[in-house]
Amino acid sequence: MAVAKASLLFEGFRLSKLFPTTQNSSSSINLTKVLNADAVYTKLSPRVQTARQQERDSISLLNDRIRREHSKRDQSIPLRPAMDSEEADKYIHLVKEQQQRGLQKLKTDRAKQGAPHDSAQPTFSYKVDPYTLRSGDYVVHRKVGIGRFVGIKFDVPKDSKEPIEYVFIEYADGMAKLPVKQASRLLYRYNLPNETKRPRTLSKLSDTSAWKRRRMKGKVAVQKMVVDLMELYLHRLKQKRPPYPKTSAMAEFASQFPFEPTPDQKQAFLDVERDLTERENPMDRLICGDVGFGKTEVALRAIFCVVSAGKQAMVLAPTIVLAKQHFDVVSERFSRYPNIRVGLLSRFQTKSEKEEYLSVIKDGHVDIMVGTHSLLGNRVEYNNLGLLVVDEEQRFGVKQKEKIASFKTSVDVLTLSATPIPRTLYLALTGFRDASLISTPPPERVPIRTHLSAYSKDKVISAIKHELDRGGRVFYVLPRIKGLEDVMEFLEQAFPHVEIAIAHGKQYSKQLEETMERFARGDIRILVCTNIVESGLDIQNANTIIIQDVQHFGLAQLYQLRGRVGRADKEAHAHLFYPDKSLLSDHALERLAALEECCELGQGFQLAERDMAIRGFGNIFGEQQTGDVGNVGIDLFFEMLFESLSKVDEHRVISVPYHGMKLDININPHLPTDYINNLENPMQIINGAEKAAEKDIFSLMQFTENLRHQYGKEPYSMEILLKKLYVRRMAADLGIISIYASGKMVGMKTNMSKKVFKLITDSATSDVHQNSLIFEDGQIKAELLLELPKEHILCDIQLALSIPLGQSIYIRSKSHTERIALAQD
Ligand SMILES: Nc1ncnc2c1ncn2[C@@H]1O[C@H](COP(=O)(O)OP(=O)(O)OP(=O)(O)O)[C@@H](O)[C@H]1O
Repeated sequence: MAVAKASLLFEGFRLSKLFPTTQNSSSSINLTKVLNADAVYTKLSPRVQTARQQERDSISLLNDRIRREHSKRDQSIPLRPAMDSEEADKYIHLVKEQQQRGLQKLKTDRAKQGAPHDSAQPTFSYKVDPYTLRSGDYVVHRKVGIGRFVGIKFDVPKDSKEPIEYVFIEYADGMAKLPVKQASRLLYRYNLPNETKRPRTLSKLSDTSAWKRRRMKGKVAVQKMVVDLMELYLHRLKQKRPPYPKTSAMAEFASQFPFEPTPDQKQAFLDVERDLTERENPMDRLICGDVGFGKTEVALRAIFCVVSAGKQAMVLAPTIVLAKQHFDVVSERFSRYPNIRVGLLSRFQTKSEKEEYLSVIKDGHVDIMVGTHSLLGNRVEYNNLGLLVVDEEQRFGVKQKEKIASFKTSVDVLTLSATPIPRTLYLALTGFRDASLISTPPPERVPIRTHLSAYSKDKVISAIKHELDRGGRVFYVLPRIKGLEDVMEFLEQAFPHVEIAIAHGKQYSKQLEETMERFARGDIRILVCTNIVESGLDIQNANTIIIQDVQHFGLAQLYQLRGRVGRADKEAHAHLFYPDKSLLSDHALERLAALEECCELGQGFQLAERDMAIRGFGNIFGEQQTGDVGNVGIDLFFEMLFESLSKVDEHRVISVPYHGMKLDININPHLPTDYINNLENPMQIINGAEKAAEKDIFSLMQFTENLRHQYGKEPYSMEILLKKLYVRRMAADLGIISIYASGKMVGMKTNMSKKVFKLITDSATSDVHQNSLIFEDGQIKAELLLELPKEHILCDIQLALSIPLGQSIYIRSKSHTERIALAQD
């Protein structure tokens, strides 16, 4: 406990004299004593009073924190779950089960990949193979911190004559050498979500304290993230809707799919059908699959299930072009069902068309609405919305994502994504968000042939000619609008009899729509465009894509662009042109070469996985949390996250009922008469305080704030009285059964595990708390340097108990507060 701090705070006072203690050790408030007591606060010297007024008292500080944590939570989750402890048990069990399934799947996947399975080892590892490092790469050593990889060289160890291989890493104050074997157990790559960022400083070999602080910050961020994820998940489980009926019409709709579904598609159909027809909670499923692998049909079947039950469905696409394409696909697939009406809302519509749509959506005269973010506008009101399908959610803006998230609490949501966020991550996270992966291509799909070379007009002409000769169409992509005209001019000269057009996002919407339609129909054979065609566009007969100035695109973008072709059974070609080799860094060239080599179907997914894991991070966890990763780099962060996730169960704290918590610290402060006289209804106020504490910490905070608002800052004796309530409340939440002081020792008997205790102390910002609390025989103990007045002890206990605020989930019910805390080694 913070002996030094407490002693300073109360220096010069003999508090034990000012607060004569009684033998009554009950933790409840002795009302008679309280109300008849003498003024204590008036006995404080003026110097003390001034000092006290100047500093913010610990209750205010605590209240501020509680409010901060509360508002943080409330922004992301509009409704707080309220359940009793039995229900909470059930849900936690469900989370655990889900997660086990995810981890199990991860194990089988690794086994399939031929990874040796060692049950003692965690199934996920983001450690780096030192041989894959390049000189200059940043690495993280779990114990030492961030350094720069120099190379691997043979050297003779001190106690041997045989040379062995060492990894050499440069740190701020010297060079470290690690045997390769050891390095592969302890090293991670230092990556950041923002690829261009580099660590500001290298760690020091001689002083690891700065690294320890950074790692701790990362750990705390991980814990918070896990708690947030769990809270969201629990919240979703709390939402109820009756399952949809499973009908023969659904089977009939499925039978109209013209292809034989791939095994992964079949699994995804089944997953979604189960979500809709067997579960009572709205679905929140991600369909993650390589470009062109057939995610759309999964959405179409979900739409059919919901719409045939009389509800509406909304399909959101990130661009107008895509929205139009989805509209066409949906209209075509539902053409045998004249009762199912499909609408399209985007920038393309005129004002009056839009107004008409708004009214049919509201009246329920349209069943499936396809559109861009226009559908997220406040004026769009549904009659009976049941399903939201979101295509490429990561391409929507922050506000739109928030709106999408708000739908998740009330309707079923299916998200389609071709961004290969690492499968492993999703699998491990399946406890929190359901995901189906489509990693097998439709049969007869032929790999896209990728050619990377310096730009040459001849090469461009021959590539286009090859495609036109076989009756196909060509995408010609440039990084910027500027330059499209020049290319158009050159192509018009080279292919004078071929219809060529330009498409970009700044075009007048009708014009863009028309161009895209003509290209899809085949009237236009070459489309000179920007990356407006980047995602989702499915034009079967466009099988050559030319990308000029390839160095301006990210690997993820290139990967998406390349996926625009090769969507049928014809061999497709992607020509990637850079202006001049000398303009590219070695690294850039190497990455592009990897894209060229990696052309097997689905392989691109693996290749881009790492690259996009980094980008994808923001998509899953939000940009704000991306900042936390900077402390340790993304790989170590993921590993810490997985470790933490796999221990959700172990780190649960079972709170005890408020009245079951005994505070055996003998302080019964006497309230001054003039304060009591000033209160409108003292008995009611004291009872109110106790009731608020009994309910939860937030109510207690509100109570004290209201009290202060009405009567000003309470006298010190009342503050002590309130503090006792805070201490009991927080202790009960943390599963502390009793608190007692004996001589120079303070003890807290608790049901919490040692691991949770470690979580709490590890995340304490003050070293004093980290070092002075010990865990022994089911008790948290603090040895004081000297015997302190009880009030000091109470203050310190309050401080210690408030450490884990905000790191836990509260599942509130009338009589019980359940708390889940999560920690990791
Ligand atoms: N099992 C299958 N066999 C053959 N073709 C299929 C199969 N499933 C889908 N397709 C066809 O493959 C093409 C691509 O499918 P779809 O548009 O659903 O891909 P996607 O996963 O949504 O791709 P993107 O991420 O690019 O949007 C479509 O023309 C679709 O009809």
